[in-house]
Order: sequence, then structure tokens, then C-alpha cells
Amino acid sequence: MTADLQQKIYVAGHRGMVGSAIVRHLQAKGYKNIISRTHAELDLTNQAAVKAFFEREKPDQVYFAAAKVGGIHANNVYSAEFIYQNLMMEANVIHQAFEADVKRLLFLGSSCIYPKMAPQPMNEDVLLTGKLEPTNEPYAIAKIAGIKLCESYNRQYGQSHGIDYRSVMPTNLYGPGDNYHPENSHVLPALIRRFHEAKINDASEVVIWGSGLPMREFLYVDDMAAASIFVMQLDKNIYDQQTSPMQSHINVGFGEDLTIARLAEIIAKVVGYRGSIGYDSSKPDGTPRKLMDSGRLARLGWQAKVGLEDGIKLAYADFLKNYANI
Ligand SMILES: NC(=O)C1=CN([C@@H]2O[C@H](COP(=O)(O)OP(=O)(O)OC[C@H]3O[C@@H](n4cnc5c(N)ncnc54)[C@H](OP(=O)(O)O)[C@@H]3O)[C@@H](O)[C@H]2O)C=CC1
Ligand SMILES: C[C@H]1O[C@H](OP(=O)(O)OP(=O)(O)OC[C@H]2O[C@@H](n3cnc4c(=O)[nH]c(N)nc43)[C@H](O)[C@@H]2O)[C@@H](O)[C@@H](O)C1=O
Repeated sequence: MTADLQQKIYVAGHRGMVGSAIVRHLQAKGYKNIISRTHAELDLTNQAAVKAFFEREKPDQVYFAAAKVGGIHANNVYSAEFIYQNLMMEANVIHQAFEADVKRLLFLGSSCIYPKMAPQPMNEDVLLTGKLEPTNEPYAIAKIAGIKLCESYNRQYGQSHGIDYRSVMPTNLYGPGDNYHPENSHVLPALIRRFHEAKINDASEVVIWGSGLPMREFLYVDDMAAASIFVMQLDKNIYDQQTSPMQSHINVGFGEDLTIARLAEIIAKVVGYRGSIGYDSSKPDGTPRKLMDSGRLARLGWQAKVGLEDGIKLAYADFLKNYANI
């Protein structure tokens, strides 16, 4: 697709970690007509409000980075909110985008769509081949519905209306603008905060949830934003060569994973915490491993740039600047 810098682009979730990075990257590329609404201005679970917004604004493209998001604890405890809000946002945004003749939409899913015991690394084909991880099954079901909404609109209306709605599945993300809530955040920001507070308070031990044995893959948010724009702008013929109408999503990973115990050691080093690390086995481990096979994206010509330790240094600098006093 040629880069028409006047295209009207709606970034849903522009104040979130990923949405704000997508806006930064689009602006750096020279896009002039980016539109956004805060959650307070437009509740995406509200069908009438979303309909009115799309009818009025008629964007050319949508980056769909709004969602109810959280770590293992939040997903487990607020399961109704995670399934209801995500399903509603997806149905409203994707359908109303179609009604408003939006030609291009990029939906952000998650690696948790894949079965808990999927063979590693997980390629796109393992979707719907086994049981999901219980701690995030409701969120995963909603994310699978988002992929299937995009595919179904493409299948029924792609040719007649010239629409092309794509999906990317990010691995665990981190970076500037992350959520540092002590319970509801993901592991990487949670540990940045916990190790920082332990350092400040001279604590002798930091306790990590679970066994420390689960493995996770982490991608820096600017890489995710770059990958999102890359996939959105891919020529349709090239995209279609790597995907199929009922299996159209693309994994976005870093390519390597590590144990939570090793992650904790790296964060402790970056933060400068020198005490010991303990484990709370009463907390859930979740999926034992979820390394993405990002070969499809690599074949299309994209790969991550920011290494884990460098990325954690950047995230910690952002934490010190913007959140250290929360
Ligand atoms: N962070 C991660 O590790 C991963 C994220 N993803 C996916 O990437 C995408 C972006 O995630 P991330 O940036 O981390 O999430 P954030 O929580 O940082 O941002 C989500 C954004 O969505 C907005 N939002 C939530 N509910 C509504 C609503 N009802 N109406 C309007 N806006 C709403 C939020 O606004 P407000 O805060 O005001 O509610 C916020 O701006 C999501 O689809 C997520 O599922 C996938 C894999 C991993
Ligand atoms: C992105 C992804 O995020 C979630 O899945 P998750 O990968 O399990 O996410 P997490 O980052 O919360 O945990 C990763 C691992 O780390 C361990 N862990 C240790 N100590 C802390 C800690 O202090 N906080 C948290 N949150 N986890 C901790 C924790 O016990 C687990 O073993 C989903 O809900 C899912 O919906 C999703 O898409």
C-alpha cells in the first residue's frame, strides 16, 4: 500500500502502552490525520456511541489497540469484565468500521489464544487445536472472536466492499506507558516496581509469584508498534500469500523466551537490587510456556530490534521518570 500521509487513521486505545507507541510511530512517519478518543469521550463497549463516532468520522484505517488488559491475576479475578468488555469492543468497532466503509483495520489479539499445551514454538496453525489456559480463557475466547470477526467480514464482504481486516498476535509486551499496578499488571512491570521499591526500602527479599519456572517471551512496545504498522501496510497479495481466509492472523514475537526466575534476575540487576529473591507458590504459574513462532512475520520481512536487557533499561528509565512516586 502506498503511504498516503493524509489518510485518516483512527487509533483506538491511543493512551494505552501500545496505542500510544503506534501514534508515535505514525507521527514519526509523517501521518498528519490521526484521530483518537479517550475512554471517557468514547466508551467502545457502547454500541450507539461507536456507531455515531464511525458515521461522523469515517476513518480510512483503524488500529484497534483498545482492550481490557491485565496480567494473570486480573484476568483470573475479573473474568466477566475481560470477556464482556472485549467482546463488546470488538463487535462494535469491527462492525461499525465495516458499516462506515473502513477499508483497512488491524486488530491486536494476544498469544494467549493458543492452547495451554501447544507444541513450542507455537505457529499460527495451532489455534483452536486444544484447551486454553484457565486463568485467561475468557480473555482468550474474546481475542479469538476478534480474529474470527475480521476473517468473517473479509470472507463475506472482502471482494464486494474492498475491505481487508488483519490481525496480529503479540507476545507479552513491555515498555514506556506500561501498567505498574501492584496486582493487576503483567509480570515485567510488576517486577520493575517491586524491585525498585525493595531497593529504595532496603528490603532483604523480593517475592515473585508462582514457581519461577514458567517461560515467557517479551517484546519491547516500540517493536510491536513498528510491526503493527508494517503488517497494516503490507501489500494485499503479499499478505495473502502468507495467510489464508480462515487463518489470517500473524504472530509478533521476539524469538526467544526465558524463565520468570531468570527475568527476575535481569530486572534486579537493571534496577540495582542486591537482596534475595523468594517465590510464593500460592500464586498461579499460568501457561508453562508460550513461545511464538514468528516465522510468518519474518518471511514477510520484519523482525524485532530491541534486546530484552536494553528494553528493560528503557522501561525502567520511563518508570523512574513517570511512575516512581505512584
Ligand atoms: N500488554 C501486553 O503485554 C499485551 C497486550 N496485548 C494487546 O495489545 C493491545 C494493547 O494493549 P496495551 O496497550 O498493553 O493495553 P493498555 O491497558 O495499556 O491500553 C488499553 C487501552 O484501551 C482503552 N480502553 C479500554 N477499555 C476501553 C473502552 N471500553 N472504551 C474505550 N477505550 C478503552 C484504555 O483506556 P483506559 O485506560 O482509559 O481504560 C487504554 O487506553 C490490547 O489489545 C491487548 O490485548 C496483547 C498481548 C500482550
Ligand atoms: C500477556 C498475557 O498476560 C497474561 O498471561 P501471563 O503471561 O501469564 O501474564 P503475567 O505477565 O501476569 O504473568 C507471567 C508469569 O509471571 C509470574 N509472575 C511472577 N511474579 C509476578 C507478578 O508480580 N505479577 C504478575 N502479573 N506475574 C508474576 C506469573 O505467575 C506468571 O507465571 C494473561 O492474563 C494473558 O491474557 C496475556 O495475554
